[in-house]
Formats: sequence, C-alpha cells, structure tokens
Amino acid sequence: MNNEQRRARQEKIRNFSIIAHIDHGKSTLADRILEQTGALTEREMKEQTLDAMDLERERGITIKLNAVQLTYTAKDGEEYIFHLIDTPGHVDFTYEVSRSLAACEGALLIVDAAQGIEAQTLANVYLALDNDLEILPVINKIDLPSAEPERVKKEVEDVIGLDASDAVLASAKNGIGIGEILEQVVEKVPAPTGDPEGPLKALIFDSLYDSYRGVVAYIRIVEGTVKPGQKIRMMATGKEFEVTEIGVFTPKAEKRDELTVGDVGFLSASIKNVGDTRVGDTITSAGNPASEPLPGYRKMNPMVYCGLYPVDTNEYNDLREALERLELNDASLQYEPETSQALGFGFRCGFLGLLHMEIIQERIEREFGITLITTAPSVIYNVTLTNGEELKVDNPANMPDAQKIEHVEEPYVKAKVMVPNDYVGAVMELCQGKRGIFIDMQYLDENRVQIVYEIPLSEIVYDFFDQLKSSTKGYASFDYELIGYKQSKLVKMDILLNSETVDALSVIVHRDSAYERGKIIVEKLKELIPRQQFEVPIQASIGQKIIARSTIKAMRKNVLAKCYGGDISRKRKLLEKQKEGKKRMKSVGSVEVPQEAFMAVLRMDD
Ligand SMILES: Nc1nc2c(ncn2[C@@H]2O[C@H](COP(=O)(O)OP(=O)(O)OP(=O)(O)O)[C@@H](O)[C@H]2O)c(=O)[nH]1
Repeated sequence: MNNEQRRARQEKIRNFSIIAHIDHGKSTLADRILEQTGALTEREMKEQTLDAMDLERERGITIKLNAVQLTYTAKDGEEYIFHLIDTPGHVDFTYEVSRSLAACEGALLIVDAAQGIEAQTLANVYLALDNDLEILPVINKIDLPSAEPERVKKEVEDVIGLDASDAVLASAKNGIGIGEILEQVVEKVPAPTGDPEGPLKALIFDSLYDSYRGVVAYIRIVEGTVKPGQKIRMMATGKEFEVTEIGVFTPKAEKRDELTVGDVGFLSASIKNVGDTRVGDTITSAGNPASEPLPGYRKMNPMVYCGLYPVDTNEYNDLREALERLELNDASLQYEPETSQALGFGFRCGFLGLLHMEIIQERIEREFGITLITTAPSVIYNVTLTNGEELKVDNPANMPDAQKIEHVEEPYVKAKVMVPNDYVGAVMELCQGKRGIFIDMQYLDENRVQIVYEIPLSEIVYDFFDQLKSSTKGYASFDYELIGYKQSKLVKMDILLNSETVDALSVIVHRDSAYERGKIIVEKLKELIPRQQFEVPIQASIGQKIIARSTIKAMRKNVLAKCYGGDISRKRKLLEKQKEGKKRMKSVGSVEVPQEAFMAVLRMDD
C-alpha cells in the first residue's frame, strides 16, 4: 500500500469498545455484532465468542481483552473496517480497561433497561471520557417486561450528562437494534487521525503468551506503519526486538504484510516474557524512534497479597512452575518464595485485587492440579519505625513489634455504592462498621442513591462485597479506586494453637476492635478445627497479652462408632468424606488445621 491508499483506508476505520456494568449484556451484544458482520457463522458462534478462557465462561465475566477486525457495508454503500475491542468489566482490571479504551475513538455504552445505571457503568464512562471517546448510549434488554427504556434514557442524561435522545433501544438477546448500532458507529465514531509515514507509535493494550510464537502483543497503531522484519523498541524498557509476524483477528488470527494507522491487531517478535510487553507501553521503530511515547503508561502494582502453599509439600516445585507459567501470561502477577513456620515452603503472591487473586488460585488448582492452602489476603502497610526507618509490610506475620513502631499507614479507597432508597440505611451501617468515612450521597432519581465513602482497603478485602450483597438483597452495585495512605491505629494480632503462634494466622486489626475480633476469631477456629486426640487451647494475643481464648475439646469416640455396626456402604461413605476433608488439612505443630481456618480471620459476619 502507498500512503494515499493508507490514508483513504484510514477514513473507513472505526475503532470502538463496548462498556457496561457486569451482566448488562456486553458479551451478548458483541456476539450479535460478530454475527451481523458475518465474522462468525452461527455454528462458530457457539464455540467461539470474545470470551475465550474456560474460567471466564463459567464465571460469566470477561477477564482478558480481545480485538476483532470486522468489515461492515453501511447503508451508504461503503465498506467500513471495524475494530471491536473487548474490555474486562471488573474493578481489578481498571487499568487494562483504560488502556484498551485508549486504543479506540468510540465506545458503546450498554445500560440494562431494567436495571439502569450501576456503579461500573459510571466508572467505565469516566474512563471513556478520560480517553476522549465518543460515547454512544445503547439501552439493552428492552424485551424484558420490567424494561423502562424511557426512564433509563433520562437517567443517562441526568446522571451522566450524555445526550441520550439518539440512544438505540436494543435487545442483544433478540437481535433488535443491532443494525442501528452499527450505523451509529459509522456515523458518530471518528476515524483515526495520525500519519502513516510518521515514526511508529503502537500502543500495547494487552499481551499473552503463546507457546509457538512467544509473547503476542495486542496493539493499536497510532502513528506510522509496522512490517515484519522491522526492528522495534519498547519505549518503557528500551528493549529491542525484530518483528516476526503481524496480523489481525477476524476473529481467527490472520497474517498481514503491514499494520498502519488505525489498525488494531497482533505483533510477535520472539519475545520470551510478557513483562517485556507491558500494557500501556509504546512500541516504536528502533531505526526511526518516536521522540515521545504515547501518554498514560503506568506500571501496575499489586494491591492485595496472600501466601500460597501446597498442601502436599512435595508439590512445591510444581507450584513454582505453575506460577512461572502463569506469569508468562500475566505481567501483573507477582510472587516470591516465602516460608511459614506453620505451612512450610510456599510463595507470597501479589495481585491487582481480590478477583485477580481468586482467578490465579483457581487456575493453579485446575490447570496444574495442585491443591493449595491460601492464607488470608492482606494489603501493604507503610510502617515507620521509632528509629525513623520505613518499611512496607505485605504479610502480617512480618509486622515488627509494637514497641518499635512509630506509626502505621494503610491504603484507603473511595468506594461508590449505588442502591435503591430502601437500603441506604443498611449500606451506611455497613460502611460505618468498616471504619468508613462518609463523603457524599446523591439521588440518581426518585428511587436510587449513590453513596460515597472512604474505607480502608483492608476492610474491603475482608468480606465487604459479600456483606454488601446480603444486606441489600443483591441490589447494590459497587466500585472503588485507591486514593492513598492514611495513618491508622493498627496492631498485629497473633493466634496461638496449643500455645504455639501460627504465623499464617496473624492479622492486622484496628486497636479499637481488636478484642471483639479476637473473640470472634477464636470461636470461629474452634468450630473449624476438628477435635484432635488431645485438648487444644486457642488464643489470640497482642504482643504478650492474651486477649481471647477458647478450647477444642479432645476427641472421645471414633467416628465409625456412629455407624451402629451394620451398614458398610454408609461406613465407606464416611471414610471417603474424611479423606476428602483430609486433603486440605495441614499439620501445624501437632494440630491438623483445615483450609477454612486460614480464611476464618477474615469472616466477621456472624
Ligand atoms: N432479556 C435479555 N437478556 C439479555 C439481553 N442481552 C443479554 N442478556 C442476558 O443477560 C445476561 C448477561 O449478558 P452478558 O452478555 O453475558 O453480560 P456481560 O455484560 O457481557 O457480562 P460480563 O462479561 O460479566 O461483563 C445473560 O444471561 C444474557 O443472556 C437482552 O437484550 N435481553
């Protein structure tokens, strides 16, 4: 292609994403768009959608981004090139959402016609506005009997301040409104600007590890043109590579001879580690480098840490290999070896958030067949010692002695909760109980309210989300962002089993609630740890001081004694059950402790 052809083609490109609150119908609409543009036949639809990973399908959430090139013949008779870029919908991946939006000029904003605007609708709209995108509202699920499209339109105008007069009324499920959406994309989403002859600037908005190609970077070309054989440079790390393959997803991967301004596709260059293709980084040409990278690159730091230990100590090396493999695909996963007196050899791992943590744990168990003991998640505390030294502590067990500490700071988030009127009291009570500081309350319409609190991240990491859901019957939606560190009166609480401190059970708690928490934790542990052959005292202590205690009585009878002799199948079942239970037990000193016990320090609900 010459530059004139490239420029003409550029005029016909439309790059857009779909943004929505979870379950408002993003994936369903994406599928419909693929179908209508002929990218997939119906049979293929069943097998292949934008959400690729198994886990994703099961959980019904989008984890990894993807980008598809589609051709669409519009009513004006012209053929357009669409790049539909998928975004993950969860707060843990906000940065990835933001980078994939940076690869677009427009976004379809899907709002459920029955639910209206939810917390992540707003969070995503702000990200889209930050990236100067043209936002096209779509009111989805108008087929539902409870749909109130006019009310939701008004909400979009009042709450977000977008003109919703042209909002498409759609049903992704029944294929209503899809044509209209595609026409609006052509009319309203601007074509990419940029000089195909300029020095190369390609935004990396995702990457993954492929065992044949090495790392595959998902890129959007903002300036210039890239071809196979070209020498490229990653602007954040300075590393250089030679391009081996470029192409687009249709959604099958198809090779191309070049990618130029506005194109969205993949690039591989014998890169071994996804850490070299960081999301948000700019790829330039090594021979004719751009003077400035694209704006907004940010290194991602984990927010939540926990210990991962194999139940079977022989699986330590397998666990290391599993983490190495997962790291290839996930630059935001961090880990380092850690030893616990209670649990032996394992790893301290850092995650972007709770969902990210659960996904990694589940993948290790499922894809690598390793049974894990996981310790309660912790945030990073900034500790200033009396001698002026500053520490970052990501494991409660490593918190220095209280006498040596001058003060401790913990991360705070701004939490936005949206609920129907009736639950305002319940939400405020919950936030207050989590040491929340009230910031703001706004009525979205007659019946819905947005409540804003500043809350310590550690309280969110504990079961905030579950409690929010149960206290609002599932009607609340929730979103948060980190706002920085604040000083708090925090202390380390140790748990002793049989008079021995179990390092993996230590927690950091607020001084004012330490006694209460200590009492609940020892009672919880008493329930969870099965009786042993001997009596086991459980104690909670702060420093040398015991603040709560309880005792697990010694086991009296053999379990089989319950089976009144006769029924062999019943007996077998019981033994099987015991064996199952055994799997996730860890001997701590002389006491057998089940997995649930390590999480018990989090559950404060009952
Ligand atoms: N009645 C009705 N249901 C719909 C419509 N569109 C989607 N759904 C249903 O809503 C649920 C959620 O749809 P998804 O497309 O998976 O939602 P999503 O926004 O992609 O969810 P995440 O991937 O978690 O962000 C599914 O059960 C869909 O079948 C619609 O137009 N009408």
